Amino acid sequence: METKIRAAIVGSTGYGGVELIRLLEAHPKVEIAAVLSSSSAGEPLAAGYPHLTEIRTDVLEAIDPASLARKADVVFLATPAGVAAKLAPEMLEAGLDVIDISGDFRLKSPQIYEAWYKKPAADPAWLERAVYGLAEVFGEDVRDARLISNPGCYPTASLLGLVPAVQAGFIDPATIIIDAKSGVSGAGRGASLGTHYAEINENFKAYKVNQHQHIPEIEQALTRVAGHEVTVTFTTHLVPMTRGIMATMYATVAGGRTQRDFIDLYRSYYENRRFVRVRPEGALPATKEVYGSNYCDIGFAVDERTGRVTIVSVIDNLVKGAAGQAIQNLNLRMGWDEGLGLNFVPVYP
Ligand SMILES: NC(=O)C1=CN([C@@H]2O[C@H](COP(=O)(O)OP(=O)(O)OC[C@H]3O[C@@H](n4cnc5c(N)ncnc54)[C@H](OP(=O)(O)O)[C@@H]3O)[C@@H](O)[C@H]2O)C=CC1
Ligand SMILES: CC(=O)N[C@@H](CCC(=O)OP(=O)(O)O)C(=O)O
Repeated sequence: METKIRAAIVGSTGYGGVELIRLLEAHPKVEIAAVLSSSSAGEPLAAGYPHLTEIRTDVLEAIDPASLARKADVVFLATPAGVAAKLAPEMLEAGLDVIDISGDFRLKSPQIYEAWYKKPAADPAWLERAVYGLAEVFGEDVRDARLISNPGCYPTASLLGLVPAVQAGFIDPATIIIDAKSGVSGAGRGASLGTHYAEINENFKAYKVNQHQHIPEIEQALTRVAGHEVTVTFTTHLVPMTRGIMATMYATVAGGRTQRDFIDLYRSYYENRRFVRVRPEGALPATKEVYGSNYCDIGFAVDERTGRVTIVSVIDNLVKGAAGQAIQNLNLRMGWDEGLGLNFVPVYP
């Protein structure tokens, strides 16, 4: 019988962690070896998540890298910013491979991390070694990487929608505006004034304008693809829904490209990449069409009158924006089919 990879999850009491458990539970080549908690060791996982009753009987364990390395091969860190910066090096030195879904290893410059996250950056030597796992764009880098930094939810939607056009010179990168909206699960399970029901229901608000920590992440990737420095205007909004991100992006079209040209370019760029679906002419995707799935759906509208293109990109923030892409990265890292354990139809309606 084929042995399975043994995975552990830190932050398993949070939304990203519990989504990893949902997806890994169905993965044919991975077993969940340990679920860890900094606050609730000794408690059954299902006590906090009754939907896992009789599916997962795990008891939460304290975080101890040395003992974890004896029972797991890879650890997913689904922890708030600042935690993985300290924990990942300890896990790596204990012999575990690490996939971090927080922002701690995404930015190559410690100064830029500290300016946007307002926390001490990780050890520059590990920042250097970390591989940015935007699977459809930089997936080749992930193969055999020991430290994979999973992209942020907004950057995943935004970059998958922008990279082919920037790389091919179809848009002027200096004109990019990203208008993004997220469901409330993007803010995690912890209660806060800004995300409780009465604040969110029947409400729609912009937040962190020009200050969002995903701005340097998006700019870093676009700069790499463009070969020169790119800056973007990026505004995030909270919408009264549980899951889903929509990034609506605007830019000036170069060289008179038409909607058909954009569709052909993106279909060719994402050929054989099953998780990016490019919509036909005249069709724009909605968040419900990717709900609960690892898809990123992209559509275009070119306005010949203004010379601008509108690109709409949607994902489920907890799947393609976090746990699903993290597992896709594990699949790529292991040389497996990238869709293992992820080939399911979106939940609809
Ligand atoms: N929600 C989303 O859509 C996305 C989230 N992310 C990122 O993933 C990470 C997790 O997010 P999310 O699951 O939403 O957040 P949650 O707040 O829902 O969960 C975070 C978990 O981290 C654990 N934790 C908190 N402090 C510590 C600590 N000092 N040491 C170890 N563990 C700690 C907590 O579990 P316990 O108390 O049991 O240890 C908590 O349940 C964040 O960095 C987030 O930015 C990335 C993409 C999308
Ligand atoms: C709705 C909502 O609040 N979303 C979060 C996304 C957090 C996240 O995924 O950010 P890092 O992984 O980079 O920390 C936010 O806008 O900050």
